[in-house]
Amino acid sequence: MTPPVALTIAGSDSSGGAGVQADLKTFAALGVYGTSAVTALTAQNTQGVRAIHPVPADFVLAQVEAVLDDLPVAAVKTGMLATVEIVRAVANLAAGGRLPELVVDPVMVSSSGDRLLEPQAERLYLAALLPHAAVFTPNLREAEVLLNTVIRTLGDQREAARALGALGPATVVVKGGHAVADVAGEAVDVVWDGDRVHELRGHRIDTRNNHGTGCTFASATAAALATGSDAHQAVGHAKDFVTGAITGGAAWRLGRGHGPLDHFADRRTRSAGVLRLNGPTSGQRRPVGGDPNVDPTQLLPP
Ligand SMILES: Nc1ncnc2c1ncn2[C@@H]1O[C@H](COP(=O)(O)OP(=O)(O)OP(=O)(O)O)[C@@H](O)[C@H]1O
Ligand SMILES: Cc1ncc(CO)c(N)n1
Repeated sequence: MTPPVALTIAGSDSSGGAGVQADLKTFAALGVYGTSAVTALTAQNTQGVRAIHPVPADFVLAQVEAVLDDLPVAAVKTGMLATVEIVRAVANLAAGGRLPELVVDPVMVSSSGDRLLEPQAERLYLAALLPHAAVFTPNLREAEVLLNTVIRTLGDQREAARALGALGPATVVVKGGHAVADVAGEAVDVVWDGDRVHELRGHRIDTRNNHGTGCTFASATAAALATGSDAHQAVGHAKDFVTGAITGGAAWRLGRGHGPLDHFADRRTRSAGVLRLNGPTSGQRRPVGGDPNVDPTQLLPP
């Protein structure tokens, strides 16, 4: 069956754990065909961001339009938008109704503490992009910056979700990966659904491998919207998906800093079961360089 299509408008992470790479893995894991418009190249690894090379806004636009003009995009996720010009270009597309089921993840600072958005773009985010979001997914720090406030307790987190909701998005999730003081042991995300506030609760996994949690949550939300879930169901699915991916990645040893998640944790558990069922393979590995008994020139057409 032809899968639904989602589009990510985000930055490339050379280490593969966040940004476009995390988004495309998430889409694939959730059975959605992923397309992408790259906003910036980043030279980064699990320890930090070394350099950023933004893409000119008109070329970001060219990528988005090439995708939208040809493929039936059912949901869009934005991540790192890097510059004022790119935020403005994406906001104009959204205002023109070109970005369906829009999930806006206001990527400002990486988990290693590096800035990923020009500070001058923050006001524009609030004024121009936020009102078009079906789901807006700031983390605690981003919510603090956007509201010019301090979030210390779950009550503050709930208040922040409500305050951001008043600025126009249909649904807000203030993510609690970087926990507030009074919810130790849990990772609690606060959802404002246009009317009421509720919580997505999950146990806190004790791991340093949290590179790309935010991108994964937002793209899983977009994938669920693309498959027809409503926003309430979509953020619940996304929370389950990210918890599974963090749990799977917690056992990995990749890089010296904040390692990545396992976006295919679920599938790996199932295929490990299949491998166990089939037993060890009896076939021998073919030697590198091909079969020494075959003369490759004999395979060429005369
Ligand atoms: N250690 C953890 N255990 C369980 N869930 C977590 C953990 N860390 C983050 N999460 C979950 O991951 C999702 C992303 O939240 P988080 O606050 O980490 O986003 P973020 O800060 O935007 O991510 P990033 O660090 O990639 O920018 C949320 O659903 C959050 O609850
Ligand atoms: C490209 C990119 N987007 C988002 C994040 C946030 O984790 C990151 N580190 N890198």
